[in-house]
Amino acid sequence: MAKLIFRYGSMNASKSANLIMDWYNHKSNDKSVLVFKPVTDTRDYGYVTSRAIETKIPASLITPDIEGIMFAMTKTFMPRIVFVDEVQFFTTKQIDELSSVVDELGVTVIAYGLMTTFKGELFEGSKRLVERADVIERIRSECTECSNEGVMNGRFVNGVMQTEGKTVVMGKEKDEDKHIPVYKVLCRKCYEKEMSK
Ligand SMILES: Nc1ncnc2c1ncn2[C@@H]1O[C@H](COP(=O)(O)OP(=O)(O)O)[C@@H](O)[C@H]1O
Ligand SMILES: Cc1cn([C@H]2C[C@H](O)[C@@H](COP(=O)(O)O)O2)c(=O)[nH]c1=O
Repeated sequence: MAKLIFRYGSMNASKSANLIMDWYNHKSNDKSVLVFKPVTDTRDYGYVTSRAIETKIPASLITPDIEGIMFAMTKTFMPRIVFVDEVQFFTTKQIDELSSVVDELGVTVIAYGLMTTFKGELFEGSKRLVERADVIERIRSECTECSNEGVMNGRFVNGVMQTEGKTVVMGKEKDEDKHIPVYKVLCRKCYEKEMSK
């Protein structure tokens, strides 16, 4: 039976690496796949890129203004699996479209993404997935400051953790350009410690 699967984790949890490994596995078994990504991710545009395994694979970029495009493409190509990366940036409507891919076309969708924003609140796409997914799996990661589970994504500008700002701001891992925020994976305790500074 086809399923809607949500695999979530913090930043740097190797979500894209997992997607790419799954993709290779299906490809090498001669199974057709489609890969979708929201256009919102301006870091890597039309590729799913993993920094962990230094590999990238092409993906179809999806804009919110063309409704039904993922459903139409899946109906045309009828792949065995549909992969989605950065699924947190999809709208509620787009997640419902992915549900229709599963329920009406019988194609399994495996979607990777973040659960929460830098404020610790659910992203729109992730919220809908929590409400609708058949399977929700966590990809684990460690806090960058201690050995606790990394569950928060802190956004830092000039070393200061941000508590206000736009939901979507592309990030980077190192602090060489002062205008681009750095994201840090933190446990709840270290996140609260930064909040109280
Ligand atoms: N040059 C690099 N820049 C950033 N991360 C790197 C680099 N080399 C290896 N990594 C590791 O890659 C991992 C991120 O892998 P990736 O598949 O891109 O994760 P995600 O999709 O969850 O952000 C991190 O654990 C990070 O430590
Ligand atoms: C927490 C948070 C993240 N983002 C951005 C930052 C990155 O560009 C992507 C996530 O990439 P990854 O593959 O998980 O490393 O999302 C954002 O825009 N807003 C946020 O609150």
